[in-house]
Amino acid sequence: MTDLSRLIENAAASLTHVRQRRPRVHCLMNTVVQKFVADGLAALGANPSMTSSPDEVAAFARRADALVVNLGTLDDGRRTAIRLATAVARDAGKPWIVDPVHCDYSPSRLAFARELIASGASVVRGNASEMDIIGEVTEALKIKTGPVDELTLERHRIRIENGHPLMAQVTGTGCLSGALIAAFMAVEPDRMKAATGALLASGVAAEFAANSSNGPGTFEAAFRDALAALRPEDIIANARISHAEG
Ligand SMILES: Nc1ncnc2c1ncn2[C@@H]1O[C@H](COP(=O)(O)OP(=O)(O)OP(=O)(O)O)[C@@H](O)[C@H]1O
Ligand SMILES: Cc1ncsc1CCO
Ligand SMILES: [Mg+2]
Repeated sequence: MTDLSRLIENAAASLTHVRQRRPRVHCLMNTVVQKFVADGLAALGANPSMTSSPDEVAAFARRADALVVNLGTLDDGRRTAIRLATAVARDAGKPWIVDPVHCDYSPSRLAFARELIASGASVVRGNASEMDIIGEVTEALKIKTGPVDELTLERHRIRIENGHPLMAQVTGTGCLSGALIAAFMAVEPDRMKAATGALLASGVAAEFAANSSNGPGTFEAAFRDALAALRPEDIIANARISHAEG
């Protein structure tokens, strides 16, 4: 078996593990896509929580198996909540991911995103504009999504071609991909394998959904249905992935 087919087999097995273990994913999510992200996690088989109240967020983070920190609608309360939750994740060794939404629009958000990444994030994921301005990342797994998803950690690079252009017409598919990566990290300790599994699951589900959609509206519902119906063997049969070293 090649390394790539092992990676794909591992992605399929991780999907089964998410369904069996129903990991708790705490989401410090922007206010635009909270429901889309919670529904997407639930459809896949994970267990979302969403509070960003500074007096409760540490308790929620302590009970979570993984954390997703999304900067889309950052304000003072959310900055405080993010600092509290990420401190819990660091102390407890829980996996966590940063989505630096719109860090290319605002110097203070870019500085905050960089501070979080340097403070021990497992993964940073964003679109091309966001990841290009974030630049070099030393410790975290760096993921640039788009028509092709590019994952980079030290000398390892993985490219995932699954997905569909309709994803770019539904606000929050990137935010959801960050939450799905958190769910997979809760069951797979190798973050490169976990993120590969999450992006394959999302990309293959999107391809299935596009086949039964008439546009972004019906695609959104069909995507949720496809995440719920996705089988491990669907990932194995449809994965389009390559890797490189050096
Ligand atoms: N043209 C495309 N073809 C295939 N897949 C795509 C395409 N555009 C985006 N995707 C997929 O859609 C998801 C979102 O990626 P994108 O880079 O658009 O995120 P984003 O800009 O952060 O989205 P949002 O902020 O709306 O959540 C990823 O899983 C990516 O693989
Ligand atoms: C459009 C938008 N604005 C702030 S967050 C968000 C959704 C995901 O990027
Ligand atoms: Mg985004």
